[in-house]
Amino acid sequence: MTRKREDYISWDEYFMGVAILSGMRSKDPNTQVGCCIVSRDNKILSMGYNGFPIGCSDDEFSWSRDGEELDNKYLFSTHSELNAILNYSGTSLQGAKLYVTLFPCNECAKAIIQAGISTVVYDSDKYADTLSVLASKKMFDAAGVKYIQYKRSGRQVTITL
Ligand SMILES: Nc1ccn([C@H]2C[C@H](O)[C@@H](COP(=O)(O)O)O2)c(=O)n1
Ligand SMILES: [Zn+2]
Repeated sequence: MTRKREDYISWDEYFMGVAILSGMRSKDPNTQVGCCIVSRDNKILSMGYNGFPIGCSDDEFSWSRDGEELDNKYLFSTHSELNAILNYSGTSLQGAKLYVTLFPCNECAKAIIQAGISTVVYDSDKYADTLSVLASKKMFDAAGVKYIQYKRSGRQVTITL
């Protein structure tokens, strides 16, 4: 009997891998974030990455981190998590799991909670000390949203495109 292969990627590797790949679409020169939302039975429901809204050209709006507020990216960039929630065309994200490459900000945390997403699996937490992330954790704790840091397996995946 021919047995199944055993070195297939795990669900967590698969969904975080899809989130990482989605982030590669981002035009942000400093931080590329990707997100993948998954149903309770491991079906991919939606994906997103950080970028400007439709109609706001990546070549006309600035990707700067500094300068006047109307001349940098922060008031304009839509975060990967919000894009993934907005990209979802089905009826409900209740009980879904959200994989994201960077811990959600407070604005995305509100959207995650209101969408009924029950679990967040995140990779980097590089802004852990910011008020925004502290507020996200406070809201997730209050709302019962679980947040779990992705445990990197160290597996290298090569894709030739
Ligand atoms: N959870 C997050 C956090 C941030 N983003 C986006 C927003 C910006 O485009 C970029 C952060 O820029 P930085 O301040 O690191 O230069 O990442 C997101 O999509 N999701
Ligand atoms: Zn956000």
